[in-house]
Amino acid sequence: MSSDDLNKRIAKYLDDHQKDYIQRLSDAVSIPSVSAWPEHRPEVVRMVEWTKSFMETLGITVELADVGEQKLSDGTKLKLPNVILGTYGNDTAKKTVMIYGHLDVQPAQLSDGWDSEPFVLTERDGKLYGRGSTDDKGPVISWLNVIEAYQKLNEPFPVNVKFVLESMEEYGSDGLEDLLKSLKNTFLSGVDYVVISDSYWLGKTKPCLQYGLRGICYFFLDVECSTKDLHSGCFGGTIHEAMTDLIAIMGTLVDNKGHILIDRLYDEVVPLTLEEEELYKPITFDTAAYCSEAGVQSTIQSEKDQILMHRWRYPSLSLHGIQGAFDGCGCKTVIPRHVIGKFSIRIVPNMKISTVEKLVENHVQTIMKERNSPNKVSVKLEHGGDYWIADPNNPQYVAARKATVAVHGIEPDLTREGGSIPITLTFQEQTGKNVLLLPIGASDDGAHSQNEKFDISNYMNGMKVMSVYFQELAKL
Ligand SMILES: C[C@H](N)C(=O)N[C@@H](Cc1c[nH]cn1)C(=O)O
Ligand SMILES: [Zn+2]
Ligand SMILES: [Zn+2]
Repeated sequence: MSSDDLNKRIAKYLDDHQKDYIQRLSDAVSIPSVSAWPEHRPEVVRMVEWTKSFMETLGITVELADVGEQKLSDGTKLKLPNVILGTYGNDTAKKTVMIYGHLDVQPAQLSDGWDSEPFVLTERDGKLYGRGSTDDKGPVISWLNVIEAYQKLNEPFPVNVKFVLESMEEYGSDGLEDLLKSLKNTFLSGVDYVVISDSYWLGKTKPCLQYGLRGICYFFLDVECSTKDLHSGCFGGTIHEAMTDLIAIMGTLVDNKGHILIDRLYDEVVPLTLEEEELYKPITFDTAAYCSEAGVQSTIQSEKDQILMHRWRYPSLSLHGIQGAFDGCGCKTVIPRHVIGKFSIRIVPNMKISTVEKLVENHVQTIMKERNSPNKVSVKLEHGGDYWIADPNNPQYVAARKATVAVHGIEPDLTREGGSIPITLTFQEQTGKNVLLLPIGASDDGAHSQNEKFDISNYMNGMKVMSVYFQELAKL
């Protein structure tokens, strides 16, 4: 059969089974595998088991790798979820592709402002709403659905596949780096290509391939002022309050232009070259749509190129929250005794995590000295992940471009991702092979946000692209 005929046959099978794929995603979304909530760890484990069973029904050999324990901020330890190592096929005449994905999700509650229950996959206007639908359960299940389609049609699978599916990605991929290093000469050997589908297009209609990611340094800023919470009428005005120090420090981190105010933080950022500037010009990007997707009036930068550069090639600092602060409704006149500020810095080539850590520490100490406060303050790097950049001219990217053109009828843009997939650089280093980011979700999917969704069309076309990509890899 010609490869065109095979593509048509697979595409028809996929289209005919859309309902089954939605049900499968619904089953996965119903498991609230939130890695950031320690009390939900059994749910994360349930998600690992669910995926393992599904993979085994497809004849994939699955091994669960123990990656040790997580140390929680209160000093207690919690077993990390096992990492799934899957092997499908070992034909030495075929290429071997390693697929990475994650089964954990960001926290979500209806009360955050969702229009439907976050862990009940809900279809509205061709979109599947639910936490993890696009990040990253939908894409992970898509890879598996494609394998199933070949089996049901009795078509030989074009490549060997290895899977690494973890469940702590949203918390910095705890334990995974050491595991991959230990597997360098065993499970990882013989891999020809690595592919990850855990990111999003730059717009709603035009596909892209990505060759870069920002890294992340996530900090906990801890301030303690007293042995107990205090009445603000009895003590306000006489003591150094923890929240006042915390907010003062957090207020010195970044200005209203998005510029990070930590001394020397930009020293290691690679300078922009004329050649790099040219890369932004052909990229399709709608700034008005970007604002509307984010639900904001305007962006800090007005030019397309500047917006993209500040997403991809410059660092950014975001404030995420304050643990221990009063956040209920009504008015509580308390002075909290102990608060922990959460913020992160997205890092870019050539920033080093260790340098960022030192600079943040210096900055906090300097501000505290100026404040002359006796409060106990410490800042800790909770987790860090490196930035990553690849060669988009590698044959693997050519294969993915051909697959995209075959399904979408258009050349994908070559872009970078502003988010982080902390383990990506480790895959590149430990396999010595090219890594491709093959996003299938749309820019308005709202990963990490309320009403996260995955468009049915992206789900279906994403599987078709994956299928052709495997065939194109086999031709290399
Ligand atoms: C891009 C990917 N789907 C993602 O959402 N990554 C997270 C990873 C992370 C690291 N620390 C916490 N989460 C992200 O970019 O925030
Ligand atoms: Zn993800
Ligand atoms: Zn995520």
